[in-house]
Parts: sequence; C-alpha cells; structure tokens
Amino acid sequence: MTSPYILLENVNLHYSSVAFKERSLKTLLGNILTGNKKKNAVQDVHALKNINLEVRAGERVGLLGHNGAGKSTFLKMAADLYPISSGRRIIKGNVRSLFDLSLGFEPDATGRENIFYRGLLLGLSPRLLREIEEEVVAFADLGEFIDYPIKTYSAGMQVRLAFAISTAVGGDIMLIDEVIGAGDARFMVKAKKRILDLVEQAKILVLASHDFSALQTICQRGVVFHRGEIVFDGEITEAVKTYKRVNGIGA
Ligand SMILES: Nc1ncnc2c1ncn2[C@@H]1O[C@H](COP(=O)(O)OP(=O)(O)OP(=O)(O)O)[C@@H](O)[C@H]1O
Repeated sequence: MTSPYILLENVNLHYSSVAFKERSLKTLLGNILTGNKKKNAVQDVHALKNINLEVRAGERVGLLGHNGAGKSTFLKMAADLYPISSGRRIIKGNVRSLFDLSLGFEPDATGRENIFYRGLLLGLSPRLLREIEEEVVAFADLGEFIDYPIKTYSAGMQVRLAFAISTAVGGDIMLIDEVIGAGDARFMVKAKKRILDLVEQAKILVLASHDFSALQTICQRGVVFHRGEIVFDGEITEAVKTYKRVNGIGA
C-alpha cells in the first residue's frame, strides 16, 4: 500500500453566484415596487487562489487565517466535496473529515437509526456500522433517548450523537475544522481525548483552528491563508507570527 499524501497544484476554486444569489419573491416584489431595475451585481467568489501544497505521511499541518480566508473551503476541497475550477488535486489515502456536525440528521428517525444514516454518508459499510453501533451509543451517552426520534433532542444532545458517530472510525488522512463547541463540560473532555486519539492514529492531519496554542501543540507545520491565498507555509510558530503580522495583531 502506498503512503497517503496530498498534492495540490495551481488549484483554484470559485463559488458560483448562481448558487447563492437572492431569488426570493420578496426581493422580486421589492424591486418591482421600488422600481429598482439594477441588475444584481453579485459575483462568483474566488475562494481559493492558485493553491500549491504537498503534504506527506507523518505531517500534521495547521491552517491559520482570518474569518473568510479560505480554511474551510480548503478542507472541503481536500475532502473532494467541492469541484475545483482549475489545477490538479491528488489525494491518496482514506480520508475522514470532521466538519459541520449538525448536517445530515433525519429528524423523524431515532438516534440509533441516524447512526446508520450518517455512517453510510461517511462511507462506512453496514457491517462495520453494526460492529461500532454499541460503542457509538455508549459514547453519546443519551440513555433511553437513543431510541427516541432526533426531533425530541436538545441541541447539545444532537451534537453528542453527531460527534460520537463522526469520530467512531479514523482514517489515514484526517481533515478537521474546529469542531467541538457544544456539549457540556464533561462531554468536552471526552470529545477532546477522542479527537487526540484519532489524530494519533492518522498518518496525515490537516487542522483549521483559531486556537494557536492547540495548533502549536498538535502541529509542526503551519499554512497561513489570506484572502484565498497561501501567504506562508513553514514551521508552526513562524506561521503564527506571520498570521499576526498579516492581520495587524501585536505579538
Ligand atoms: N457556500 C458558499 N457560497 C459562497 N461563498 C462562500 C461559501 N462558503 C464560503 N464562502 C466564501 O468563501 C470565502 C472563504 O470562506 P471560508 O468559509 O473558507 O473561510 P474560513 O477561513 O474557513 O473562515 P472562518 O474562520 O470564519 O471559518 C469567503 O469569502 C466566504 O464568504
């Protein structure tokens, strides 16, 4: 088996304006009433600009950048969720990503049924899902609610279940976007430990975060994004310094 790696050459990614232009009836009526005939000037968003990056087995890479710099887009592109507009993207290895935990629940189905739905979305086989089911149920620790429909859950309970499923199986390449945030204090401690275990097992980690001390503890390499471009790629402490300089933050 070849070692996992990520190779990106001159990658560009645009979000098409067709997908997010305002098309509501209210706006249309508003335009008619106010006589506003101005064409909607919304442009495509050029979210990743000429990205060149190579990540090899054994590397733990932190992504830094201001809000909207392109970190999440980069991770979703690397997970093959978004098509690229141009360039070359080669990803070798089994990718596991931890992004938006709130996505993909079926509200009328029970927690237990949702373990299967989400697991299948994550690419896990029904057989593997049956093997990990009890462990996921135990980690989520929802008591009898596991057999109730998701629509009866609080936000925190949904996060616990989503997290338990999404982190049940690791991969060669882990792509993580600052995930934890909800859940009570006891769950957070468990969740952090579980993420660190996954990171330990992964051969490549790419982690986007605004928490510099976590980045400096976990990663050796740092990549700084600024307005969709990579402006620094090197040692993590240097990356933090560059981020602060580029964004006018005092040391
Ligand atoms: N679904 C989308 N449709 C259109 N534009 C988007 C979409 N998602 C992100 N963008 C735009 O792409 C750019 C990069 O956003 P992205 O979410 O990748 O930033 P980020 O670095 O992850 O920010 P944050 O630190 O706030 O999470 C921004 O200009 C943002 O407005």
